[in-house]
Amino acid sequence: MKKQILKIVKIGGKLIENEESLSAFLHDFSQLEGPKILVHGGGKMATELSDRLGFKTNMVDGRRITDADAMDVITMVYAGLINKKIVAKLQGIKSNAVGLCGADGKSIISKKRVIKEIDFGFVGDVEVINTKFISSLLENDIIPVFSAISCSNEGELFNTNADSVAAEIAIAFSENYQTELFFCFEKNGVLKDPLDDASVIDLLDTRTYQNLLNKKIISEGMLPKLHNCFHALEHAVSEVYLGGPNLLQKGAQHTKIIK
Ligand SMILES: Nc1ncnc2c1ncn2[C@@H]1O[C@H](COP(=O)(O)OP(=O)(O)O)[C@@H](O)[C@H]1O
Ligand SMILES: CC(=O)N[C@@H](CCC(=O)OP(=O)(O)O)C(=O)O
Repeated sequence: MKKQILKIVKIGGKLIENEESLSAFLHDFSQLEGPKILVHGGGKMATELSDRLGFKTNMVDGRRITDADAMDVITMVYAGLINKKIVAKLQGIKSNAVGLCGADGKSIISKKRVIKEIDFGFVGDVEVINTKFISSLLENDIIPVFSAISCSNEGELFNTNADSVAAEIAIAFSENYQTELFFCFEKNGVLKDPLDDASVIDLLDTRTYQNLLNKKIISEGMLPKLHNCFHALEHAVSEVYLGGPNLLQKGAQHTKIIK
């Protein structure tokens, strides 16, 4: 039997800040047919608030070193301000949504990220997605809206890269759905030349990806993003796209990730 399509859409932090572009994006998102899940970042806003509070931000390979102060800031910014704003805007355009972090309904369980030479602090890698709980929302036509915060089995909140959250949700649902994963960010796709916004690569396969990595053409937040794209394809996600704020519109320029 053919599986139903489930769309998982991730919106990056730089697109969230502008009210107009956020509203336009949410309008496109609400028009998508069938079950859908939204995951949002917010890294830029968290960094700005940290600056205002006098806390230094330290990113390593696109991931935030998250000490106790940073964890407080990101909980307020991701699970609070941004998440509630998005859910309210969706309600305003008659799309029923519920805002979640991984602790809610035990929806995203993670374990502290352990990398020998780097202590990331309160950063978690996803271990379990509670598809049963999330499905109960989808079955009731409620759109789950996830922030980039997960929860350990011991009840600790962890910061988890939003691209990883989206990819892990897509992977977990691939058993029961045909999953399509969309990453919306500042650029119209992966650039062959990071300084030339017109150099979007239409189709990106593993070989070209390795080539770009070797030449250091992929950097910062693009590192976890593309790692997650290929990780998702390797784990039964059907289709993966990267593009700009208009990605969900028909005919929008994008990069399609292929094996
Ligand atoms: N080859 C590349 N193609 C596109 N963007 C790149 C590339 N290399 C680095 N980048 C940078 O990575 C950014 C995307 O990562 P990030 O800011 O973490 O995304 P998000 O908006 O999803 O949080 C782009 O806006 C761009 O500045
Ligand atoms: C561990 C880690 O790095 N978490 C990310 C989560 C937010 C995020 O991914 O936001 P964008 O999608 O807007 O970059 C962070 O705190 O920046």
